Formats: sequence, structure tokens, C-alpha cells
Amino acid sequence: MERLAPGKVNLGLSLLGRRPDGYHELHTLFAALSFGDRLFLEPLPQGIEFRGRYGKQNLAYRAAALYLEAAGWPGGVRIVLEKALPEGAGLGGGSSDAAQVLLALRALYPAEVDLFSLALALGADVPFFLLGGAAEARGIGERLRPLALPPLWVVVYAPGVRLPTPRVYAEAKPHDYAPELPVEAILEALRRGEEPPYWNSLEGPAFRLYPELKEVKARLRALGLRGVLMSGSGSAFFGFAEDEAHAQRTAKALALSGYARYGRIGGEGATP
Ligand SMILES: C[C@@](CO)(OP(=O)(O)O)[C@H](O)COP(=O)(O)OP(=O)(O)OC[C@H]1O[C@@H](n2ccc(N)nc2=O)[C@H](O)[C@@H]1O
Ligand SMILES: Nc1ncnc2c1ncn2[C@@H]1O[C@H](COP(=O)(O)OP(=O)(O)O)[C@@H](O)[C@H]1O
Repeated sequence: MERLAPGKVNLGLSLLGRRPDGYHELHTLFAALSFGDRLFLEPLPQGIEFRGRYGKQNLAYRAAALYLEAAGWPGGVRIVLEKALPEGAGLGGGSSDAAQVLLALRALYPAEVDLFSLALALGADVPFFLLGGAAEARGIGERLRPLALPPLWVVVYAPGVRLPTPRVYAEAKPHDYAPELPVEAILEALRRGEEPPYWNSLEGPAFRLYPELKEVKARLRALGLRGVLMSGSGSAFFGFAEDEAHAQRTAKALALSGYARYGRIGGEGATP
């Protein structure tokens, strides 16, 4: 069984404050991309065979172990993970891999298992990837409401800078906190092809850690992309193109100096 594990971008991310347990309460809009990693899964009589980086620490492996354990080990699985998304870039690749393993194993070995709880135990972004498409998220990402997005051509660029999520959150200070995102106004601007009134509260911390990221953002804007923003905890940025030809041209120019891809978000059937 082959499955696409799509990446995501955050169409705005607002840090509302810090909880007593140290985690930050956020408000964000997730949008699944039309491209991502690939997973190949087949049933085995028992055990987990895994081909990919990080061995048993890989989120895909951990997802398999968690599901099979919760289901009472009805059988085993062989998993081959073909990474295409850059890691630690804010595109959610690891979380998406984990979600696809949960969904695939539920299809292979149906059981009375709360997939959502398993997903949340693996990471705050994993529940979203069980849904795909687009969703508004609160809490640390677990309170989800599906959203309809217009079809858009998106260009994603990740410079070589790897920004570990804990480092960026640790750098976030109360002056980076902001109010809730104006969801309806963002959706309306996206529908009209205008600049969306969103922001990412983690850009400030990321720019303080790596000031050169400001130039990356400026470069994407100079290429004519709209709504240019850092995704999640970075350091990937994305923006919207006029049409497919513009997206293709822009991604080609950016690919000379980092990871660059174009694809779609929103619309019917654009994302898995
Ligand atoms: C920023 C976001 C936005 O979608 O995604 P990515 O950019 O990583 O894809 C998420 O909030 C990534 O959440 P999650 O995937 O749970 O982050 P982890 O790497 O598990 O968290 C690492 C550390 O970051 C801090 N952290 C994380 C999430 C959160 N809402 N508040 C926090 O303060 C905590 O100190 C935590 O121990
Ligand atoms: N299947 C996986 N794909 C990517 N990273 C993984 C995976 N499993 C574990 N990891 C670890 O999780 C970290 C963050 O993963 P990733 O989802 O790519 O980034 P982000 O959280 O920035 O979106 C990686 O740096 C890596 O150490």
C-alpha cells in the first residue's frame, strides 16, 4: 500500500500566551500541500520492519508501534519511508508520516482504537494530518475545525537553515504574543487574490535567531509571490503565485539555493 504524507503550511500562526505547563496556546490555520513524503506499507505476520532514518525514534515507526500495541498486536507491518520534505522546516513532514501510518494500519487491522488520541500523543500537528485539507486549530493544535479554502498555487522554499521547534518556542517572549487571527478576513483575501491579513508570531523569534531569514522573506516577495510568510516554526517560507506558470518559474529560480517546490492547497481534491 502506497500513501502520500503531504506537507503543510500554516496560513498564519498566532501565539496567544503560555500555559502553566510551558506549552504555548496558539491559533493557526493549517493547509495540507499537494506534495510530500511517500510511504510504502505491507502486512507482516508480526513485528515492525522499518526502512528510513532515525530507526525506532522515527515518528513513522513510533506511530506503528503505538497503533499495533493499542490494537493488541493483530499482525505486523513493513514500512518504507521515502522522505522528500525537508526536516525541521515547519512543513510537518514527520507529523504527516506518523498520521499516514496510523491511517494505513487502521485500514489493514481495523480495531476499536482512538486514533485521535494516539495522534496527539505523537505530536501536536499529527491530529490535523488525520483530517488533511485545511483546518483552523486552537489549543496546541488539537482543537480542529475543518475549513474550505479556495484553490491556490503555492511556492514553498526552505533555505539550508534548520530551526529546531523547541529553540524557536524558547525564544518567544510575551511581546511576540498576539490576538486571534481574523479567520474570515484571511479567507476572503485568499479568495480575492489579495494580501491576507495574517502573521506568524514565531517569525520574530526566528528572525532574532537567524537575521538572514528576513532576506529570504524579502526575496520571495521580490519574486512576485503574495502572502509570503514563514510556516510554523520555520525556516521554510511560502507564498502564493498568480498561476501555475508563475509558480513553476519561481520554484525553479529558488531551487538554485535551497529546497523549493510548488503545488496546490485548497480547492476540491487538490489535497489528500
Ligand atoms: C510550530 C508548529 C505549528 O504547527 O509546527 P512545526 O513548525 O514544528 O511543524 C507546532 O506548534 C509544533 O508543535 P509540536 O510538533 O508539538 O512541537 P514539538 O517539537 O513537539 O515541541 C517542542 C517544544 O516546543 C515547545 N512548544 C511546542 C508547541 C507549543 N504549542 N508550544 C510550545 O511551547 C515546547 O517547549 C516543546 O517541548
Ligand atoms: N519521519 C520523520 N520525518 C522527519 N523528521 C522526523 C521523523 N521522525 C522523527 N523526526 C524528527 O523530528 C524533527 C522535526 O520533524 P519535521 O516534522 O520534519 O519538522 P517540523 O516539526 O519543523 O515540521 C526532525 O528534525 C527529526 O529529528
